[in-house]
Amino acid sequence: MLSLLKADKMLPAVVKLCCGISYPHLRSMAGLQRRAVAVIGQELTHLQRLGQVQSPVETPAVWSYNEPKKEVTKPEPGNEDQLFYVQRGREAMRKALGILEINEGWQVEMKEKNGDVISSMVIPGAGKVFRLEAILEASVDELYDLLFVRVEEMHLWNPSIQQVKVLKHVGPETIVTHEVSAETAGNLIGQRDFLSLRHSCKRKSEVYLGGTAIELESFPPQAGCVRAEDGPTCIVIKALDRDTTKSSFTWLLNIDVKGWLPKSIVNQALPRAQLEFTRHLRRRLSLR
Ligand SMILES: CC(C)CCC[C@@H](C)[C@H]1CC[C@H]2[C@@H]3CC=C4C[C@@H](O)CC[C@]4(C)[C@H]3CC[C@]12C
Repeated sequence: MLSLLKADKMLPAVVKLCCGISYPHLRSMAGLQRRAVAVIGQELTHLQRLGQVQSPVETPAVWSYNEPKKEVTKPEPGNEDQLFYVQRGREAMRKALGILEINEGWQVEMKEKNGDVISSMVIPGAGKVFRLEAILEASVDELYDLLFVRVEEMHLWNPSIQQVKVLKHVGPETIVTHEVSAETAGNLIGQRDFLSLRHSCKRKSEVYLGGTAIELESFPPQAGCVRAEDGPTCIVIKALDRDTTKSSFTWLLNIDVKGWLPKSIVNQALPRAQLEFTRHLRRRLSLR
């Protein structure tokens, strides 16, 4: 009977269906079996990339937020890309902040003993986004330094990250980065790499770190890694009233992990990755 069906198109759908049905069992799986499921997912993604499998059509995001236009830094002569990057970075930040400004409709996903809360919301076209809210024992400046200025050192204190490389400095506030997640990040989800535009905005008592996925012809998806898309995303860090050694940390995570994975697995892995990230960040801060 299988010969009657278009095997290349059926296979991913069948595996996806099976993964969905067996999801409760997956949670209790042993390491090797979990790895096998992840590998199947990666294989299917490769097929998909080779054009053998059709992927569902993506609808553009519907964004409602509108911020007054800011003055854009003049590009250096001979570097027309600069203005484009800065504008895109700001645009991504504006979109992400727009989502964070929505007050109602967030669904609480996890509440940790230490006070960290993760909530989620489904945004038409963008899918499920996650918002982590935490209080960190660090000043705004320290966090800006760790998360933006020294972004390439992040793998040293965060084992979920294999590498962060700054490919291009577009002025002091904007960078183009390539990030590779560690094999273990997100458990069932295999290794991912991201090509992002990261834009920062630093004030005296607050910092905004925005980002969005970009494509570069000179940097196509790497063999063995699935190119995921991060953003529009934003981290908002604000000094707590009077107490400048503590900051509030709000992080909008908006990742399209790509590949054929059941939504239920992705939607569990992402908030977990967010909690993990914050746990490592706290540990790094305690080492000062
Ligand atoms: C579940 C799987 C697919 C992914 C897990 C790893 C995720 C959580 C990792 C991989 C790369 C990481 C990003 C790498 C670089 C930056 C820029 C920095 O200024 C803020 C944090 C931020 C934005 C990281 C957030 C966490 C991140 C997105």
